Amino acid sequence: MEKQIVLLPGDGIGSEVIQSAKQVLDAITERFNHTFTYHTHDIGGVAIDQHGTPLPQDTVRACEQADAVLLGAVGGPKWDQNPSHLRPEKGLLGIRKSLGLFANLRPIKGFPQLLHSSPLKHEVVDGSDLLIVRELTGGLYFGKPSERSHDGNSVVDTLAYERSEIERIVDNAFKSAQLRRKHLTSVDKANVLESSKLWREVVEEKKADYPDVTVEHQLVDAAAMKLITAPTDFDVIVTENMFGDILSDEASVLTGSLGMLPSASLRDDGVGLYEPVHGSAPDIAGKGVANPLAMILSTAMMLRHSFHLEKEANIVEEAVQQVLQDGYHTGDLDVKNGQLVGTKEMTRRVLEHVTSQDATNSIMTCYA
Ligand SMILES: NC(=O)c1ccc[n+]([C@@H]2O[C@H](COP(=O)([O-])OP(=O)(O)OC[C@H]3O[C@@H](n4cnc5c(N)ncnc54)[C@H](O)[C@@H]3O)[C@@H](O)[C@H]2O)c1
Ligand SMILES: CC(C)[C@H](C(=O)O)[C@@H](O)C(=O)O
Ligand SMILES: [Mg+2]
Repeated sequence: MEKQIVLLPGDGIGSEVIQSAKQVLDAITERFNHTFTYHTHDIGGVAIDQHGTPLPQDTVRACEQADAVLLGAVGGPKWDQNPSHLRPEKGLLGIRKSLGLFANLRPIKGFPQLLHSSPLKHEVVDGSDLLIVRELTGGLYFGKPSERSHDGNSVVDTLAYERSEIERIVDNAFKSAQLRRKHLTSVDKANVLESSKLWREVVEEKKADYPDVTVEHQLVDAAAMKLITAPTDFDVIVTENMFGDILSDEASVLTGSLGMLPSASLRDDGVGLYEPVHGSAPDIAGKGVANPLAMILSTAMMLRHSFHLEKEANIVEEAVQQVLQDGYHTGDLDVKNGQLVGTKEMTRRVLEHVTSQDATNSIMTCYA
């Protein structure tokens, strides 16, 4: 199989973990005789420094022409005081929007080997396996107006949704639920927000099209509490952009670390951008200690969702599981009697399994 892949390392640990992803892909191409061609482009803070903009046209064009995009992370203190249009995060939002990647899948699976890494009780975390389907191109992040008054004392952000935008993400979540345990929790703030009332209305209307899926509505404040007190009650969560952002970082606690959470940002034709849920982690950037597993698991999602290489995706996920089984962990994970390793050594351990083992089951099932 021949594929064109754009790599967007970005900032901080982004450039460290994307190296791990590339090495894993190299091992896969060698083993299965695929030809993946890489095109590296700037985004975020490095793009501001190099080109004066967080999202150069050249980067957008390359992503539009690619079969898939892998992104590390953007942002960092160096650019925190920049005006809004010159913030690294604008580059990330811009590429999601310009590629039309409205469906962000964030699978959260507690690996059994990491049960002790979570600050939550084992019996609460054990068996957690949920998928957050986050709407990614609407809501507060993109609503207009979003500005500050001339005197600096008034601000406005707008939470706007079209019915069609809600319909397509809700359809996507119902379909994911059909391929999993067939339970959908729609999270909103319908006791206060107009946007949430329409959201709930759409979910209620769509229910009839998916009679095999049970549906529940939860208010976001209660959902935030239940996510860490009864995580195994959840199968698929569908929610708007900002609620999904917050809940997914919270859910990472179930897995032991934010460094374990992969994601896929998709549109309906399978084009996708794959990135870890975590950010550029300025506190550990450049030290060689970042956990590369979220990025590696995102690469597995790319193999599955954009290239339909199910076996290869399973092998990568199984390799991650195996490495954890062997007791290797980076500093963000607390593993009893384990062996602490850095980014490169962790990646090397994953590669050993990618080149040698076979696997048949998906560990991070989202949908087929
Ligand atoms: N997708 C993205 O590019 C993305 C996502 C979130 C935040 N950000 C940006 O990243 C910058 C830093 O944000 P933040 O500190 O709030 O969030 P962060 O996710 O970068 O870090 C939060 C904490 O988790 C740790 N952490 C995150 N990923 C890790 C990994 N792979 N291995 C080990 N530890 C890891 C960090 O060290 C830090 O203590 C900000 O500029 C923010 O806007 C970018
Ligand atoms: C960096 C930021 C714009 C981004 C978001 O809020 O979407 C990040 O937190 C994420 O979760 O991907
Ligand atoms: Mg986030």
